[in-house]
Amino acid sequence: MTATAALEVAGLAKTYTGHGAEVEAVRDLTFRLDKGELVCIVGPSGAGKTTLLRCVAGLLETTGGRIHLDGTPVTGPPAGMAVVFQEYGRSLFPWLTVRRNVELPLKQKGLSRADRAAKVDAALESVGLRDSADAHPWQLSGGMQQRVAIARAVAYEPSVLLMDEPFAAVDAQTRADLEDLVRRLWRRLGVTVLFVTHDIDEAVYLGERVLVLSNRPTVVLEDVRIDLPDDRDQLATRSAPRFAELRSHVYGLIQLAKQGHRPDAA
Ligand SMILES: Nc1ncnc2c1ncn2[C@@H]1O[C@H](COP(=O)(O)OP(=O)(O)OP(=O)(O)O)[C@@H](O)[C@H]1O
Repeated sequence: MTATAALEVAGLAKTYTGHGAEVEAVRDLTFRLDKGELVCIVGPSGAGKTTLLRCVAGLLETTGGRIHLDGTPVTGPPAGMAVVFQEYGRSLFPWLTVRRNVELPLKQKGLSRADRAAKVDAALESVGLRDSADAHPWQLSGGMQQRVAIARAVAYEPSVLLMDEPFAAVDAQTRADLEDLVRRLWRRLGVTVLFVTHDIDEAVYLGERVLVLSNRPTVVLEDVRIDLPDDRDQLATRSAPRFAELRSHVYGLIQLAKQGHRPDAA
């Protein structure tokens, strides 16, 4: 008997209805994340990655299957989860300072003022934004704003952190820095991370596993173990022969997915 999964998704299905049309986005998704794992999800455009994440975050009603966070069924936004979205511009409150943005979920958690201040300071320090605590989000670059969103998630101390293409809107150099930041924070905090990206290189660089999704209606095409050394480095890791092999493998799977290939019996 294995320990309770941090996140368990079993037979998840989601069909959108409305305006007389039905879209079967997700047919049958089953996977689990053990405590402290960092797992990436890739799949063709429209495969249902965002749908999956929104169901897991309790933001979207499912039409079938079960989702458990630390053994508890997810029926609405769960207390132990934090989400970082691609659109940092819309997820931060422009009228609040960086410090207040990071603090907000801690207020909802009912922490004392002193506790909140300590956690906000530590989180801003961990993303290198201590000096920007009193700035407003619109005074910061896109990459800095996304670091605020990460600090807010980290300060909340979630058991599972969901990230939906969080770096898609920042430049390549900033993206590399943010990838390393996520790996560092993940290793230090031991948080379980589910990271959705359309970037194959990013998925292989970040993940301990990469779940490759089929095209719609979605199932898991393959669960790829990323057996790269734990210490990752933008130059050394990305130029390693094993990285190239894994990237080619995942790339090949995505091509198959686009052609409609599905695992047997799906
Ligand atoms: N509110 C909705 N109503 C109807 N269909 C929807 C809705 N939201 C998403 N869909 C459909 O569900 C499918 C999956 O969409 P989703 O956004 O989850 O895919 P994705 O893998 O995140 O795509 P991308 O990689 O392009 O961001 C698509 O066919 C999409 O058109």
